Amino acid sequence: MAKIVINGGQPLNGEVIVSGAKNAVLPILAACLLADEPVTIGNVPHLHDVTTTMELLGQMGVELVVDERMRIKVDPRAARHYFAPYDLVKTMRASILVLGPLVARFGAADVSLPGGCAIGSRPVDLHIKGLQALGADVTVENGYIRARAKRLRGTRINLDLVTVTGTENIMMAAVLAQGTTIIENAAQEPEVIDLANCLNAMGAQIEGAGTATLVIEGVERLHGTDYDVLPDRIETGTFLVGAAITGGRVTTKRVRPKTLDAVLSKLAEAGADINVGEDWIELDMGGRRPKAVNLTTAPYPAFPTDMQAQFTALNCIAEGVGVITETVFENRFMHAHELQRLGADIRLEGNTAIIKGVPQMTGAPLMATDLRASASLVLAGLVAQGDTTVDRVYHIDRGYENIEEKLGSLGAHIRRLPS
Ligand SMILES: CC(=O)N[C@H]1[C@@H](OP(=O)(O)OP(=O)(O)OC[C@H]2O[C@@H](n3ccc(=O)[nH]c3=O)[C@H](O)[C@@H]2O)O[C@H](CO)[C@@H](O)[C@@H]1O
Ligand SMILES: C=C(OP(=O)(O)O)C(=O)O
Repeated sequence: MAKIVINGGQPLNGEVIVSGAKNAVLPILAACLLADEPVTIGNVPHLHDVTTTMELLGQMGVELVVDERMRIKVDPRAARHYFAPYDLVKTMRASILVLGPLVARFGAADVSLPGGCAIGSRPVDLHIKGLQALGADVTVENGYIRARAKRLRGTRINLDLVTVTGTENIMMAAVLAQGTTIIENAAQEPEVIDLANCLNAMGAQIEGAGTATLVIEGVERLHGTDYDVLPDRIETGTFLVGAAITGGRVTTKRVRPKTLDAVLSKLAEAGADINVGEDWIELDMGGRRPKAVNLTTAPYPAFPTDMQAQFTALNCIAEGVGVITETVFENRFMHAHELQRLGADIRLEGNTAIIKGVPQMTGAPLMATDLRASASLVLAGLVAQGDTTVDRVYHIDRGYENIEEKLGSLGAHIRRLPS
């Protein structure tokens, strides 16, 4: 298995271009199933999850062509199959995003249950309830969600809790339903807005994206479009934490600063000087040691769970004690045990980590357990003295494009050891 080796101690310095958002491109690729013409998607990040989604759509008969600029032309006209097999779904939970589009477009979907993963049990009951409310007949048999429907009918759906892919699945199903669907307690994440914008560009009629109430007027068909995916706020935040943890100065380019309000305010609290332009963010730590921060994760616009592990790493070498509470996933502190191997002082109490900053950590061999945990281990490796080796980096390749090249261009001593 490939590993990443980091020799810590170099402050990050320079500019880095941020890629398109993983959590926007995956639902947008799935949404192409709804169209009856080709859709072209731009600013696509080169990620393992994108390849998996392309493979999944390809198996359904969708034709996909990627050009040299990573624009993907998705032609759903030849799609025939509505089966998402366990072998693909188990490698990427976001495969569940084909469920809504398949039911809406073909009246049938057989999609493997995604199952739990390292960060929690992650059920999909609300996706299923939403589709049932729209009139689909849904059963779970032999590990597969089997959904059948004639034309879906618009209705009012109040989600018991805020779910990002749940909102997206129901929204995608509702765009071709007969009549009006109202989704209450909807997720307000920027990636949900991006999906709604793309669907509207395809002819859908969705209002309220970015608020807790979505109103979707069903239409007869969706046509083709050309759409650029929004920049990845989690990749952006990860590079900014990289600058803060190493005492460096980094400008992230081609970003959407407004999508990072909660993250930037915590970085400012940690003592960073931050300048923001229309599509760039500069963070200057001026060689200072960060101050520990307290934070609680929650759905957007609150602090994102996908940045929790990176801030846990930041607190490990900060001045003072930081308390981090995770409220979105029940088991998202696997990185804490690995960070302790570098000399971090972390105490776990249920869903809270109490982190007492140490002046210096020392490199060690580490094991990545999930995507953002891997990112936090790489960040910690940037400041730990000596070599840190992060094993199982396939997790990081799910969500970070060329991580070692991008960090290397900022001055990090980082390299990949092939398997
Ligand atoms: C591909 C993608 O966009 N992934 C993101 C998405 O994941 P994902 O959409 O899977 O996360 P959700 O927003 O659905 O999960 C939020 C919480 O709701 C629970 N839940 C969810 C659905 C359901 O039917 N029943 C249920 O109980 C989950 O177990 C979790 O505790 O949002 C998460 C929360 O911001 C992010 O960490 C992920 O990066
Ligand atoms: C948890 C994440 O992704 P996914 O929902 O695809 O597992 C993530 O991006 O941190």
